[in-house]
Amino acid sequence: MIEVNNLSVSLGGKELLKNVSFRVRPGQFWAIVGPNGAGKSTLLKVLSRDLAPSGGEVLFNARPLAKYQNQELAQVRAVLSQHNQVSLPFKAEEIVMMGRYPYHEHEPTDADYAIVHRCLAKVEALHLADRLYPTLSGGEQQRVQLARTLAQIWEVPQGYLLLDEPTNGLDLKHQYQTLHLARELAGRGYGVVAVLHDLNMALHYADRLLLLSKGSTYAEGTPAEVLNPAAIEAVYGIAVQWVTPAEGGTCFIMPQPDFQPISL
Ligand SMILES: Nc1ncnc2c1ncn2[C@@H]1O[C@H](COP(=O)(O)OP(=O)(O)OP(=O)(O)O)[C@@H](O)[C@H]1O
Repeated sequence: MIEVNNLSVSLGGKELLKNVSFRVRPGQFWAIVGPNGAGKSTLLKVLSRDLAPSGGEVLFNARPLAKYQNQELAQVRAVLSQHNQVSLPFKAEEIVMMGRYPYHEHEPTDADYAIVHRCLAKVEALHLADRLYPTLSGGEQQRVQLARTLAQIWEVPQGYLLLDEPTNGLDLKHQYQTLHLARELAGRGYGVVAVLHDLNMALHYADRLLLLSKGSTYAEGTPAEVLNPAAIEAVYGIAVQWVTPAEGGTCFIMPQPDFQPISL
């Protein structure tokens, strides 16, 4: 379990996170939502140990995050960050193999290659294996990075996947496939925490939501509890409605018909 207890982060004299607490149990898919600047990426950076909190603590499997050796941590959780700049001419396959570094001493084994190819196939990028990463399109790079994170925890049944805007740059099909994959991993016992902007994706795929506003928790609970129109209007400043398709099926959230965007 990931336990986040009264987490606070201050940077440059500004409080970016204030007393945030929640618990990610194995098998849960948490979406972190909230408007621009709410503190979502800051929270993910603390969970990834890229940023030290100013107050509170994070425990991974009952052990403080700060107490993990780097290699141990890499075998517990994999991170997909928002910025994955690689300018060196690595092949896509080599990027994904980086996810296997915590597991082999010198040379990758056949088993490592098998996992790399399997993960590339899971994100429909096996055909890109020999391509130079910097020459890939934005969405192709994102899928290769997702394969790298999958490869890192592929054999860790209760591992954690921390994803910052995983659908960034992806086309419609791959957005759905990525969240379906995250959902499936949760179904197999992984804990997934994903920063998502698309509230409909969060509604349909996550089983728990943390709605952040100005660095604090505004609401926490099931998607249906958290994404009620009053909460969305209070936090995002836009009046929305839940719409049920005439033919039935799942609801979706859209702006009220009288919403007036700012005009030129
Ligand atoms: N190093 C820093 N110094 C000062 N302020 C910072 C620093 N890093 C981030 N911030 C501010 O902290 C706030 C939270 O940033 P964060 O990136 O966590 O937001 P976010 O919810 O992920 O936003 P977005 O949806 O736009 O990606 C923002 O107002 C940002 O400008």
